[in-house]
Amino acid sequence: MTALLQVQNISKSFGGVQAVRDVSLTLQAGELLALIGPNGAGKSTTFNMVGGQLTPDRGSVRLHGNNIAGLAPRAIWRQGVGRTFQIAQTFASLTVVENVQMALLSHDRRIFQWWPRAAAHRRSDALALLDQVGMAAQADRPCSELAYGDVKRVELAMALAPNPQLLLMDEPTAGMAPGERVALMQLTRQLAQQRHMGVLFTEHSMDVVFGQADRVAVLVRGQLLAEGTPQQVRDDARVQQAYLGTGLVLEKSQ
Ligand SMILES: Nc1ncnc2c1ncn2[C@@H]1O[C@H](COP(=O)(O)OP(=O)(O)OP(=O)(O)O)[C@@H](O)[C@H]1O
Repeated sequence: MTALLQVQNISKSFGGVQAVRDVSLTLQAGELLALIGPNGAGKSTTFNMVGGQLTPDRGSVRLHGNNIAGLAPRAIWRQGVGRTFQIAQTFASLTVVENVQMALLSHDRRIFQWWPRAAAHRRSDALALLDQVGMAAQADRPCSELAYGDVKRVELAMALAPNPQLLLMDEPTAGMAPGERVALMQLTRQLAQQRHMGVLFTEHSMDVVFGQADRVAVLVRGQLLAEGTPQQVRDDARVQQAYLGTGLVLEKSQ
């Protein structure tokens, strides 16, 4: 079976700094893969080579077997790779459902239509997406009134609007309280399974990584140090060594 995402031997240097060296990853549909590592390990660089923000110097990034390395982000998005919107990208003055409608309109390339005419567009589809993230009851509230954890759910609904096969989430739970961040990633996991969608995410919160990811890839100084189930990675002496002194504790928190 062809993997949903197959990253093979990608490398990237910035001037004299080798940010990523020969990294390979595989992600199957329905799976959550966490990309972790100490600061400066190369997580964002790897992530951005998958999303198209950066072009690898070497190596390939295959989506269902097709190499997407070096394509523009929009072209990659069109091939079914979604990305969570950051908080600044929700329109605070619009309501919750209008934000999701904007995401649907953007996918339909109708964003430049006159908004009032477009406003009725796909409201029921937007409500269905909000229902999937538990936000349908708050559909008509302005986003500016929402609690932070609820904004993150709206961002997730927006990212699901184009029906992605692969969802990229860059530090999705940054700034959230511990209970909220586990709940957000539990929801993401359910959605990944229901939709048969793969999720690649970078994450600093170890409770989220070890509690929610199906597999974990550990980068250290630009190289893949270990890859496996949370249990395999937690028990790996090299991983424990790499995290020594960083303040992160690789213990199960549940
Ligand atoms: N645009 C750039 N120009 C020069 N150096 C860069 C650039 N982007 C990243 N680097 C360097 O590449 C290395 C990897 O950085 P990267 O941001 O990918 O790490 P990271 O694991 O995401 O770190 P963090 O957890 O701190 O966000 C670092 O040494 C960083 O300084």
